Amino acid sequence: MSVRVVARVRPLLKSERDLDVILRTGSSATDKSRLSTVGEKSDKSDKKLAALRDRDNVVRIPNPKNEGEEYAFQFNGVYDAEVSQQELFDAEVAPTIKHLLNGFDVTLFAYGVTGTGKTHTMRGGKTLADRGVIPRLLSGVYRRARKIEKDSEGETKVQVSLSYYEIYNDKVYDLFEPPEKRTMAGLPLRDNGGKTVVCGLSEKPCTTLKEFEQLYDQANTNRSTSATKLNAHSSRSHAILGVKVTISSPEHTRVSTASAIDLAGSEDNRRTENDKERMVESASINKSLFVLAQCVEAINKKQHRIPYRESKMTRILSLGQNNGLTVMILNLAPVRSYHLDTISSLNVANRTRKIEVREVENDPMFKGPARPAVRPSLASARQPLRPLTASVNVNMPAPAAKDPAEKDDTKPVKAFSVYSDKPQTKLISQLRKPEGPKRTSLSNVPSSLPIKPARQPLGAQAPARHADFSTARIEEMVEKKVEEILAVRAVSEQSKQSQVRELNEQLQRRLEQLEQRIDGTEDARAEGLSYLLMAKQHQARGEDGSALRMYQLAAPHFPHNEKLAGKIAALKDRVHAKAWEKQGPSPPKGRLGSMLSLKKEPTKTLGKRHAEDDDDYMDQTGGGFSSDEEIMRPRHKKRASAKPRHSENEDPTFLDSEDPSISPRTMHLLSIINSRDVSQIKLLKGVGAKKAEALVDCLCEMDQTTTDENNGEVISDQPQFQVNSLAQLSQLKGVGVKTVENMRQGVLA
Ligand SMILES: Nc1ncnc2c1ncn2[C@@H]1O[C@H](COP(=O)(O)OP(=O)(O)OP(=O)(O)O)[C@@H](O)[C@H]1O
Repeated sequence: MSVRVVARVRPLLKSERDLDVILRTGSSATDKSRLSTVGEKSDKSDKKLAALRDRDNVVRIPNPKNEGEEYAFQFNGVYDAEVSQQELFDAEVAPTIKHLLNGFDVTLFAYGVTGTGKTHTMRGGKTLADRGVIPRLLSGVYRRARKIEKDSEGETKVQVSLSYYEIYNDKVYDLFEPPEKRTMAGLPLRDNGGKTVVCGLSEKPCTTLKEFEQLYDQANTNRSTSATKLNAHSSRSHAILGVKVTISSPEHTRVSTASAIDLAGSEDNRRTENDKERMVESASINKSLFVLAQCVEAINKKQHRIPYRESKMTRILSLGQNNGLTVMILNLAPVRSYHLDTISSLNVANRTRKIEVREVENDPMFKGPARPAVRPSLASARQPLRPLTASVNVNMPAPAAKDPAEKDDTKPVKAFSVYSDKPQTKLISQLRKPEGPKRTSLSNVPSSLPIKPARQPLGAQAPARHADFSTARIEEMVEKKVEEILAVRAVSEQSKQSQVRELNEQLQRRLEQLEQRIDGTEDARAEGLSYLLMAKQHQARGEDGSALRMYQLAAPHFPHNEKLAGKIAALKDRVHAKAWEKQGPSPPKGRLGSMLSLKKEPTKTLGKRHAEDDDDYMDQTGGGFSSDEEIMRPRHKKRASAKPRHSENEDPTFLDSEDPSISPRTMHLLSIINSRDVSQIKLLKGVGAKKAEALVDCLCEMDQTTTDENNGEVISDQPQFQVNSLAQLSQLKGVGVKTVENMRQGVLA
């Protein structure tokens, strides 16, 4: 048998106006004028008449593009605003209870746009009259159960247990558990013998209606509801109540389940003005409803693949796969503000009506010794669903017979026909609001318009194609794309960072190398320049020997410098020439040897050395800098001064290799000494009168010695002994190296 689809139109809310009503049910719409002809009739009889007319089970709605045209949708039942909860229940749900207790599963679900009365229909209000389908169902089950038990005189027992859960943001949560106990992932689903079951769902035995009411009310406080602009108590989840009925007789036990489902309503978020949280919920709701519509369409088109698994709701609902009876209650709002949403809902419901459900009762579990398992025959195996060509529900009461007179007057109602054959190509563009870039709500796009099938306009296919990209799907795709891009970026960012790090390290190394090179070059250059400077100073003072040494020290720092090489060569010549010039008669060996600890023939040896080996010049004179030269050496060359200094009484061999060139200062000092003028000598730095007299005495003694060696004969008027160098001076009696140094420093150049 097919899914039974009934439409229920809710009354106007306080905020809605009569003027805005666009939905008409049954023949009430066609003949307001006719109603006026029977205006004298009482209200009560009018209502009854209208109720009768509405039994034609047609819902009419104007074409949004052309108000003069109407779409008509026929269902298994149509209930207008006047129909009470009791009437609806009696007509549509009560008949299923008997099937339930006979072992058939029953599925009742309310479908519709937000704020159209689904929760009102399923749960209802608090008063007895307002009670919805669910409490009435339970009431009916208990009543029938008691009857069965009574009729069997207690042999047959009927047990009722409940499960109640919601699908919120595509996650399943047990409504019998408080929200604090929920896990983020929700409860998993599992396939069990062709049925989808929720793992870990609690099942509460419930023996009385009172007990049910307590459990149900408590569980409903756990349900996700929230106020939206379209509904002050909007359900943000699909709620599924499972009523498991177990009938145990002495022979067998039979279990069947009634599922009462209050679906969340589809929402056009341009109207809801939902915040972020509501939007997420809304996207999830719209997605699942879209998948449901796709399932319905796929079943209608006999497609091989039905996308049940794309949403938990469709997986659980398993529309078309479930056995037993299925009743869909399509809730509708009668006003214009729901126009497009209503058309969309009508389309889905229309297609659902064509879905065939196998009316198969659940197998009983036999008691006693085990019986051979009955293999399901091919016939009883699941068969592909096929759409119905005529929607006649054989199990449901037939529509009330119409007045034959009226029947003749009115055209036979074509299911889903439209009384217009104008081209529909512009309809889609009309359906889109001028805002343009805003997303089109699924509910706004009729998956298939109920226009004449033979004249399906080209444009009519467009919404179906667009519908493939649901809001949720698009969001999912965008999210996926963004994640991919971010991942690629992160990888490239990482490699970029490591490249930069590597580059930095390379640069750092290169910089260090350069710095080292520059430092080295600078140091070397600075050293070379300081030698050159000193050389020039020495040269300016006429100290050619010192100048030569400085130039020679500077030479390695300025390789291939011809000018420097020329200077060195010229200076060498000059120094050699001076040395030969100065090489005069050596002091008498015997005398000097006794009085001074001088080396033998120092001057001559020195002169020979210069003459013999110019190349060794620096090495041989390396330790022989005069004190002031030593002071002028660059600091980093102080190593040379690290040589042990000789005390005044030690043999000052360092003066042996004294520079052959004598500076003017030294010459001046020596001339003062050789003058033997005590008054001048005592003025020398660090000498004083006593020392000066002692020094002159020493020199006179030397003169005397020379005279003695010449047999008392004075050779000339000049003193015979001349001090020729600082070394000689330092070795005179009472004079040491320090004294010589002080004297020299005190002499102005
Ligand atoms: N048949 C009816 N008689 C009286 N009031 C009704 C009827 N149907 C709906 N209403 C009222 O309409 C409003 C919206 O109904 P309800 O909350 O049941 O809508 P809904 O479809 O469940 O919405 P949502 O999908 O957002 O949960 C409520 O105030 C409800 O009382």
